[in-house]
Amino acid sequence: MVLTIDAGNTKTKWALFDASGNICHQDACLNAEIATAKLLPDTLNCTQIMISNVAGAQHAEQLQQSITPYSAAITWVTASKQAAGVINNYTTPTSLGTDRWAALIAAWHLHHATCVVVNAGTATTIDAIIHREDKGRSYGEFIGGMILPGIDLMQTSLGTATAQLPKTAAQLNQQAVIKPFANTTSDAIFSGAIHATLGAITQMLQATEQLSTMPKLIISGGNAGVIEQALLQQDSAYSMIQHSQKTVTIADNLVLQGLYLLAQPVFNATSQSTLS
Ligand SMILES: Nc1ncnc2c1ncn2[C@@H]1O[C@H](COP(=O)(O)OP(=O)(O)O)[C@@H](O)[C@H]1O
Ligand SMILES: CC(C)(COP(=O)(O)O)[C@@H](O)C(=O)NCCC(=O)O
Repeated sequence: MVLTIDAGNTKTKWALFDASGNICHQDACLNAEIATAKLLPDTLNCTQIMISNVAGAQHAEQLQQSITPYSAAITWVTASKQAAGVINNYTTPTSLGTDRWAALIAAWHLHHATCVVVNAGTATTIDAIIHREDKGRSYGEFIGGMILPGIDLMQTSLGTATAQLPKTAAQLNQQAVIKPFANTTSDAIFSGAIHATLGAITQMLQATEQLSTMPKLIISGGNAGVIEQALLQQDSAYSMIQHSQKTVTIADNLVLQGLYLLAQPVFNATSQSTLS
């Protein structure tokens, strides 16, 4: 049983995978609540724990406390030059966020194709993997990506830096019409945040297509549903994606799935030397 933990800057998410790779328990809490969170019910246990933490050293200490009940092998994941069939082209591979790295690995194993991976949380990251082949073996090459403030953060940062704009983000409503010509302050702020995000995704899809083929689009994170709704309403981005024949994949737990893959002995053993 592998317990995977994805500690982002707002929330910590975790899932327990059984021997067949199915999730048998999952939960989440705000980072501020981790000290009182119980990761697993008493009936469940784990032999291995894989952790991605991008929330800093203090949160790592709290996570360490949370996992003390379990006598399991613990891995604090770091990004590397290559793992699980993906090459990492970051100039300093270990400086890539561990959540981005795990998500890229999971995305590659979803499609084994060129793809754009969006992780929409506190920040929004938009990363590209190109499908490559070498001597009959295919692998994914992470060629780079973008980091934007997340949809909430874009809105709240306006409130912080201005006198007249509201301090809190608009209530995100997945059914809300995304209006380019908004005529209230809160709609205009939300519209700005969502269009900035969609614009960056569209730009990444176009740039990736120019290098390879039309990428698959995979969206994960707390704001994945909001982005999906907005894409459905925005002609330019969505028509591009429709041309790719496969529509958008909303992938729950992409980071947790990537952490599970990284726990597999076949990938552990070969990650530093060969592609698998
Ligand atoms: N109930 C909620 N609590 C906290 N954040 C939420 C909630 N619903 C949506 N969100 C959005 O999801 C984001 C958190 O998503 P998540 O992918 O877990 O982020 P992170 O990995 O950065 O912690 C928040 O920044 C916020 O924009
Ligand atoms: C970009 C991030 C802040 C995203 O964090 P999140 O929104 O998932 O909480 C995180 O992946 C991070 O701190 N990355 C390190 C720098 C980098 O990836 O280049």
